[in-house]
Amino acid sequence: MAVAFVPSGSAGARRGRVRCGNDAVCVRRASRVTLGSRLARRSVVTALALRDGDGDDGGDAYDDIAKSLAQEFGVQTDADRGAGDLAGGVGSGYAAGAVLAGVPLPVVDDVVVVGTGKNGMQTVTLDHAASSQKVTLYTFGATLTSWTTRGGSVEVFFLSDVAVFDAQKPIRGGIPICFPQFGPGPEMRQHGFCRDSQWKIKERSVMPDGSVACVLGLSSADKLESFGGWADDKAFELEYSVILSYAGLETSLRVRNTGAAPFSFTSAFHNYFRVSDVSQARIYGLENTSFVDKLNNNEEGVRGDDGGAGVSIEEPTDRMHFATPDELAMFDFQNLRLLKLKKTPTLPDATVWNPYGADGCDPGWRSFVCVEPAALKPVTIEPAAEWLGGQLLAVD
Ligand SMILES: O=P(O)(O)OC[C@H]1O[C@@H](O)[C@H](O)[C@@H](O)[C@@H]1O
Repeated sequence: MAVAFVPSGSAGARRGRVRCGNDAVCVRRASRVTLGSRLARRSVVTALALRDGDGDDGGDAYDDIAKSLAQEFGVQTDADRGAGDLAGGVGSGYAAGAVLAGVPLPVVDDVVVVGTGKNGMQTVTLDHAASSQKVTLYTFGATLTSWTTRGGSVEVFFLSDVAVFDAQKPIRGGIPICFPQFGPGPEMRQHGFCRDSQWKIKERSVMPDGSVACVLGLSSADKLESFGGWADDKAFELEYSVILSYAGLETSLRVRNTGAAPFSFTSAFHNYFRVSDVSQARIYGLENTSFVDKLNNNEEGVRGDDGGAGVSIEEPTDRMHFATPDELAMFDFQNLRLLKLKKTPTLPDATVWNPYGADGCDPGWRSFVCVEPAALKPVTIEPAAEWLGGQLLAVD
């Protein structure tokens, strides 16, 4: 099965379905034509981003995730597509070429490698040699700590110099996962338990076009102390999949309710994007969205039309934007680097955070901007139902 993203303006993209809880159907508006959305749209939206896992070492979990993501995006799938029909994406042309040329696929043990990182903690590295990209993922917290492109010369993520690697505290940097709660709350510590729980490796795969993938799992059956009381009356299975391909980096979280009662959650991919300096970053796609300003008594506001100027950060910033477009972008004016982000409609919101030198904040605050695709309003999953949220990142 091949799965392709479709342009945001198409009928398919406006038809994201939320197969859980109360929100039966989520209708997305077409992106507005601003500098930001034009930049974001330029090459991400038609990228062939998901491949199935057939013919590799397993692939079942990945196949399911690919099918679910296809439904969430409202995209085409076709189990019988030949390599020559893979057209339609940035990477697909190369992929098709490679398949037609009979280039042998790498062996999964050589390219999705289980190893050790800081303080002997378990890591998985994904190596997409054909496009000179690499990813490092810690199984503690399922925290992706590094994504390099261009043979290691570009690092996309910020990892704090004072990050703690003790298998107890969340790792500061990369992509921590916020679940089952974004932010502080009554039931759970800040950002929930995913980022400080030990996950298991469920699957490592090489796709038919050479894309590399890893799926980590976490379940209530693991009975971890880190779940606190939250899991006492709930049963769940989580799958976190990370895929590296010509299209870029894709991460997705699947949440399945395996219990007898519904439960609710909020969630986010807490992306710490590395920037040359926070003053050089502009974020696009947030025009005309409503927001809550967490640093201003949770005051509500609307981000007006900025004529394509984008959001710049000039003070401590912590805003939750609601019902944002599925495509966002960030441009770094110093190194002329464009980061494009496409998210599933199941992650309708986005947070922008930078502490900007506030007391006690990370000493590296100048070097990151967090742009976090999120479901900030509670999502409810009925028994036996599931939810899937994903993002695709690409850099120019
Ligand atoms: O320090 P933590 O728990 O990793 O959280 C960092 C920040 O994460 C952001 O997502 C929140 O919007 C901020 O409010 C929070 O301060």
